[in-house]
Amino acid sequence: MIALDDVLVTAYSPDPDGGADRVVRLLGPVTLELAERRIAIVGANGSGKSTLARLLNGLVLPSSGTVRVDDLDTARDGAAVRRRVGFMFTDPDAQLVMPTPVEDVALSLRRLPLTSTERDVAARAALARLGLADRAEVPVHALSGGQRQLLALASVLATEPAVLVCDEPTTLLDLRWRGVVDRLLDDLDQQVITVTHDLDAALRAQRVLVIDDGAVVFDGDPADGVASYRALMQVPT
Ligand SMILES: Nc1ncnc2c1ncn2[C@@H]1O[C@H](COP(=O)(O)OP(=O)(O)OP(=O)(O)O)[C@@H](O)[C@H]1O
Repeated sequence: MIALDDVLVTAYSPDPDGGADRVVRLLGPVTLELAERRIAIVGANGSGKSTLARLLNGLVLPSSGTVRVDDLDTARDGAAVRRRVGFMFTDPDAQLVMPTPVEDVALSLRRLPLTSTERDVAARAALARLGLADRAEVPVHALSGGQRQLLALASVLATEPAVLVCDEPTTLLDLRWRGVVDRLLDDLDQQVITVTHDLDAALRAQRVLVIDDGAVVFDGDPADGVASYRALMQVPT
């Protein structure tokens, strides 16, 4: 289980008047236990959703307080946390580093005790699962944005993390692939925590967190959470 205890995230921001940098609050203080298998995080642009998501695998560290993943502390045990908690970025280019899809997935498998042939077979199977079997050797830069997003998901799923954190996983996908990825995420055995602007996806979760101005302003039932978010955005239900 992931537990946040009195977590505050701050950053330094330049003073427009030319004075010393100011400390600004990005998130918190937040205390949460995240145990449900499907959790959605919704909120306005810039409200702090990605900051919260990135805390969960140690990509962002708390300025104060602690984030624990089972017995691990994200500030102390970063590498072990990231083996347990996979992260899929909104922008796939933030995580794709190899020239071809098959090499990129194989790279994410480098820590597993596999021969290079086994790694290649596993990488191709992961690509096939996301409909990319025939793209294995196509240069990553030649893939469409949606294909790169699918590749990023293939790479993170190949490592079989216990928890998957997705930051807007279907933003770049067309309707068909959005459906495929939604079903795939819904069917995973792992815990899946998703930042999303897709309110249908949020409604399928077991628990919804609504973030506003760096605070959790709603935490609970998805239908109520989506209604609360709509009210916050002044969008009629
Ligand atoms: N390192 C940083 N330094 C200063 N400000 C930051 C830093 N990281 C994030 N922010 C600011 O914190 C706020 C929250 O950012 P965050 O990316 O968590 O928002 P978000 O809810 O995910 O937004 P979106 O839906 O647009 O992706 C934003 O105003 C952002 O500009």
